[in-house]
Amino acid sequence: MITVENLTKSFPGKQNPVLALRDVSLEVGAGSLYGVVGPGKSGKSTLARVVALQEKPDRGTVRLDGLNTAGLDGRRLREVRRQLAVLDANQPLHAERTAAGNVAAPLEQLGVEGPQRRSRVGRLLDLAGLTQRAAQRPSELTEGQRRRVAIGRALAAGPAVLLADDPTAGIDADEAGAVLTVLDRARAELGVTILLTTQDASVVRRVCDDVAVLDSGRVVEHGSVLDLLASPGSRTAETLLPAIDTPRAQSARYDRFADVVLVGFAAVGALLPEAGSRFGVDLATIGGGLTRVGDTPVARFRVGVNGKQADSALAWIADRGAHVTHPIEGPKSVAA
Ligand SMILES: Nc1ncnc2c1ncn2[C@@H]1O[C@H](COP(=O)(O)OP(=O)(O)OP(=O)(O)O)[C@@H](O)[C@H]1O
Repeated sequence: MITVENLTKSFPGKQNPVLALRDVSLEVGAGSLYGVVGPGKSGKSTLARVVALQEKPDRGTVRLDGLNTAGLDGRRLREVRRQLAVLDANQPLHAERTAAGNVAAPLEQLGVEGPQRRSRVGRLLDLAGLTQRAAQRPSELTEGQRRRVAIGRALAAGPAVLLADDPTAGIDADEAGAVLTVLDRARAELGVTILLTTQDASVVRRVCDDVAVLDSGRVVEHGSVLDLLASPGSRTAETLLPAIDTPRAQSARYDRFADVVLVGFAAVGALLPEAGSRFGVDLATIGGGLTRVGDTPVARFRVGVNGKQADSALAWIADRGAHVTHPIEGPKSVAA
């Protein structure tokens, strides 16, 4: 578990200091994939560097499994740093070595020999989806494949934590998807805790369990992605849920309309039709849509409901764990 408490970090600026992090606190559960999302210059890389113990904060603490890292130095600091792998775009692959050789390099440095090394490299190339590319050099690989080699290399020494700073920047959607799959597998199959920074909300939707939204160095929102999706008005929900774009005239045909957020297979598949038949109401989706957060289907629909029991049907849907928001009376019922 990584616990970040009240981190503040500034850099000298031309006139005034630049406050890159302002009182940032967050908790990254062991084995989770935690996303830090925010616009350019919001402090994401600075946060990753401070958590990686590459940079000291002005104030605040970073705890790793409860250990306060502030007072560490010398051998102890090196030991703890070894648990923290950094996926760093500035650390190029060895151009003259193969994909397998690049993944093996940290193991060679640690003196891991023969069959043990081969087996570990094979396992990591498999995890990275690069078994077929083991003998190719970086120049023969795509940028996305090179990033996957770099993930294999970062994981070679068996770190507990991987800090992935903007791992999908500048690559196309398919290649980004493959990089995220490798990170997801590293978490699931190796139990690595991953802190990932990104500007791209779709990265959060695909792989993150938890998220912190950074803006100008401050955490403006944090929590589990699924909880935030269900919390009306959250930035995460607004960014990740399908947009609702329903013309007013269409809503006006209904006694009631409401926005309903549904999380999970059972809810998305069954709740609305069941409410319709149970209460004898005509219930239609008139906007919104379906998306996925990790493996979980998530929907935001605008529903229109006609029938005497429209309110009861919406209340029943809410009682079943759906999040029903802004139930505004339709013009038809106001006139009635
Ligand atoms: N070493 C440094 N020296 C001076 N200023 C810095 C340094 N590192 C970061 N900053 C400043 O701190 C602020 C936060 O930068 P940071 O790189 O952490 O943001 P970011 O969210 O990672 O941005 P991006 O998504 O564009 O990479 C910016 O104003 C940046 O210019």
